[in-house]
Amino acid sequence: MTTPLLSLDGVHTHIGHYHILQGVDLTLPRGELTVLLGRNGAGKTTTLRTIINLWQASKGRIVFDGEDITHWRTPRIVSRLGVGYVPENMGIFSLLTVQENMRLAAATRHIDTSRLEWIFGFFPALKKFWKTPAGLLSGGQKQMLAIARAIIEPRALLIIDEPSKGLAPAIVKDLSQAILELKQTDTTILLVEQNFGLAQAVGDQVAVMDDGRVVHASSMAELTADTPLQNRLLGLSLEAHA
Ligand SMILES: Nc1ncnc2c1ncn2[C@@H]1O[C@H](COP(=O)(O)OP(=O)(O)OP(=O)(O)O)[C@@H](O)[C@H]1O
Repeated sequence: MTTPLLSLDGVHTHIGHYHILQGVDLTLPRGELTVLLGRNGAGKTTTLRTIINLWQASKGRIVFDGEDITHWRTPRIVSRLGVGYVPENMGIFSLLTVQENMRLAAATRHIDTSRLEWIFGFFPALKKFWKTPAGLLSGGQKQMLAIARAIIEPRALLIIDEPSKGLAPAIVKDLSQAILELKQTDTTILLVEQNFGLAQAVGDQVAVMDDGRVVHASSMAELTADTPLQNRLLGLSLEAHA
């Protein structure tokens, strides 16, 4: 078995006085898409933020490609390792055009034309609204812009926090198609998702969190085939979103 691209080993995170992550163990196999599931408040976003050190792990180890990055600063993680992060609030600039948003996302402020054409292939709305202020885009289009910004340059790891949140089912389907296209590249993806339909459609691996820990990790196929396990782990809170 090849070494995983990223692993978290007994990671704890405190936010102020609160002990949020309580020993997270998580392994991301290279080139695969891992979905992180779990009820509201389970610690999914905190896990993502801890990986890129927006929250500092108070205990445990985070290893990327064999290197201990637990105490690396965020800009170093992002630029040196090639990690793209799409936060839940998407982090786009409403008053700037789609084009300006994309240019700002590129480290050199230069957009590679062939890469842009590749992105337009699965996010055609971005081509259509290239000169439009991002604030005027629909929720789904904004989400697509946020993902496009994160992949404007090749990434070893792409981290996406709940992209389907608040989107209509038809748009979630488009999003799912786009994520499947993205999977054709070498990028390893960590996706937080509460929509189990989307999670099943795109996930290779799955980890389920509860109370600041990973309580289940397996292939998505294994979880999909085991309805009692799904019910036990995911319960009604997730099925309601499927
Ligand atoms: N800045 C903060 N200050 C205090 N507590 C926080 C802060 N951010 C998160 N928490 C708490 O940490 C716990 C985990 O939150 P987190 O956002 O990681 O959960 P989540 O699984 O992503 O939930 P959701 O699905 O609702 O986004 C929650 O109880 C939350 O209230």
